[in-house]
Amino acid sequence: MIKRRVHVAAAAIFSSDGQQVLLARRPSNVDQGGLWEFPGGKLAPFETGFEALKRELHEELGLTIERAQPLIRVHHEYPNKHVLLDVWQVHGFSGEAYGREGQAVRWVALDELFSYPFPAANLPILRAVMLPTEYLISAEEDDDAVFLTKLERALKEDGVRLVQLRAKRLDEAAYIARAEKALALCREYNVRLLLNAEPELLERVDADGIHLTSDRLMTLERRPIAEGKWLSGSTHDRAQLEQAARIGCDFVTLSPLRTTPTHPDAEPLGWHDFQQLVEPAGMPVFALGGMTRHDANHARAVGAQGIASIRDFWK
Ligand SMILES: Nc1nc2c([nH]c(=O)n2[C@H]2C[C@H](O)[C@@H](COP(=O)(O)OP(=O)(O)OP(=O)(O)O)O2)c(=O)[nH]1
Ligand SMILES: [Mg+2]
Repeated sequence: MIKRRVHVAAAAIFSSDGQQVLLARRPSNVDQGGLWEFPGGKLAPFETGFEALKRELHEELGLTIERAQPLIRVHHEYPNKHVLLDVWQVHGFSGEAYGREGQAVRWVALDELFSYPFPAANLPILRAVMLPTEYLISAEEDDDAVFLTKLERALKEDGVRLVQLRAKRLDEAAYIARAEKALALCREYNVRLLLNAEPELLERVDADGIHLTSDRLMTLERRPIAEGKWLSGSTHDRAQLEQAARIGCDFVTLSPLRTTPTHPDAEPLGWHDFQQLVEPAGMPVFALGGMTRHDANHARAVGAQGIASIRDFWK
């Protein structure tokens, strides 16, 4: 049987405070019926994704889309068809959403999303919706007090919402002590903290997750931490991206986009190769390596979740 290929444009429509997204329930008599979805539908012949998005959201919800940005593209094999979900993040719209086709429509808080039943293809979309566009990787810093001052500045002034604690020079005891302090600060600001450490460390420090180095990533056979925690990994090529998907990483960094002082000998990917790798990854990908916040829009235009950086946030 030759599978039908379906190209769908769908929207993550955010409330003005960014804390809720709009979900719709698929009618019980259609494919994936009764499950919740991001509103949208199939591209008509010769339509672009954005044109289809605008038309579908008007037809289904009575909304007029003003501004949108690509969020993630997800390929999924259902038994009867291959679906490409081309998901956009909608920033500006007018109108009051209602189910014009009789479907239930609901604003849902981001931290309640996982309690809704979605089609199988939607897991990467949920991750992308819940993750910010910037991922701070902490710099080597010998002194805990200096470390905390710089971290707090980034949380307060740059509005960073996702942090990886990277500290290769600290021994285990010093790393744990720093992690506890960093965690207390992150909790104050409602920020997620991932430990760049052995997954077992999560049993001793109750952080939000683990970031795997590419070496650790490649040695694992399965996801090493609970589903309720976040698992990210460092990747540099297709094999590592495939391994990240195999063990169930929630998202990854892909580097180096450019040459950097910390990794002067690594061959940079450049935007072209980066883009080729992102779409098949099937999960949110942060561009890393010489990235600043000025690159975030470009990164998103080529399919990334956003940018990860040490230097741009560490001042
Ligand atoms: N809109 C949307 N579709 C999704 C999501 N997740 C998911 O697997 N799908 C699948 C289900 C369907 O097979 C396909 C969407 O097709 P659809 O039937 O809604 O398309 P449509 O609105 O154009 O429907 P129609 O006018 O052709 O009846 O994508 C999602 O979050 N949103
Ligand atoms: Mg639809």
